[in-house]
Amino acid sequence: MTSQPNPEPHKGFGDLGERPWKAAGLPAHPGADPAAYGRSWETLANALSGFLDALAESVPGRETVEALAADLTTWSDKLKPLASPERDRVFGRRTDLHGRGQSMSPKLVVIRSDRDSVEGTVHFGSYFLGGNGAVHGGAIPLIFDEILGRLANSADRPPSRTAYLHTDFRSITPIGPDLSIRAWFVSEEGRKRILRATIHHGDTLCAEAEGLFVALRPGQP
Ligand SMILES: CCCCCCCCCCCCCC(=O)SCCNC(=O)CCNC(=O)[C@H](O)C(C)(C)COP(=O)(O)OP(=O)(O)OC[C@H]1O[C@@H](n2cnc3c(N)ncnc32)[C@H](O)[C@@H]1OP(=O)(O)O
Repeated sequence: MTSQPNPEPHKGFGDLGERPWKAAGLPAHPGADPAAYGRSWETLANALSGFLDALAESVPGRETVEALAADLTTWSDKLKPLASPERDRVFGRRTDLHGRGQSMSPKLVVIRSDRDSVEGTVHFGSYFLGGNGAVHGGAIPLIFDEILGRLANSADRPPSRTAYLHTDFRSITPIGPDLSIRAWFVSEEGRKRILRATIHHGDTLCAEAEGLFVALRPGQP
């Protein structure tokens, strides 16, 4: 089956992760409930990403490095006793926020989505630098897996996992500017979903990817 973009917007792109709990008859977990933190978690995630970029760019003196390490250790010690099972966590589970409230991958800003495609922007900060102003070659599949994985599992589809993710690096992906990112379904047959994605800087194709996502059987982790 070849899917054509549906002009009707839908809310399926962001809802990955809630359904397994719903299907099991469990209450929504705090991480899936936007009301639990309001905008404060978004502010935290932005601050964390901003911090990582600032750290990556800076050349601090030794005193600053020692003070920063001490501050970070203080915060780790405060957070460790609050560790919770995966399904109760907030980090990466705020699918109502651009970037899911996490800092592991760059923030994906969705501009338009429908059942079979999604378009948006992505911006790689200095934290994702490989060298010479180019994004690290491992960070690019990371954002492809993010956009393809979320689209593959969107709407009413049962959860799937990435079986393969093939990335072609067509030209450097620059650190700094907002880049256009697009993903779409190529086919959906049985348990197998094939999707493709591109990243452009203006008219320049930076990278493209194809992923196979295989729907999980009941009980499959
Ligand atoms: C609130 C919470 C929010 C959370 C938000 C999170 C958002 C995160 C967004 C990011 C999310 C990102 C998501 C992630 O990153 S998921 C993490 C990365 N992926 C994994 O860890 C997956 C590991 N692998 C597996 O679990 C299994 O191998 C899977 C499940 C994939 C398939 O094993 P399974 O035993 O179930 O199936 P099967 O082996 O019978 O295969 C079935 C069919 O598929 C074909 N096939 C399989 N593999 C390949 C291959 N490599 N090339 C070509 N074909 C392949 C195979 O030939 C067969 O075809 P056919 O013979 O039927 O024609």
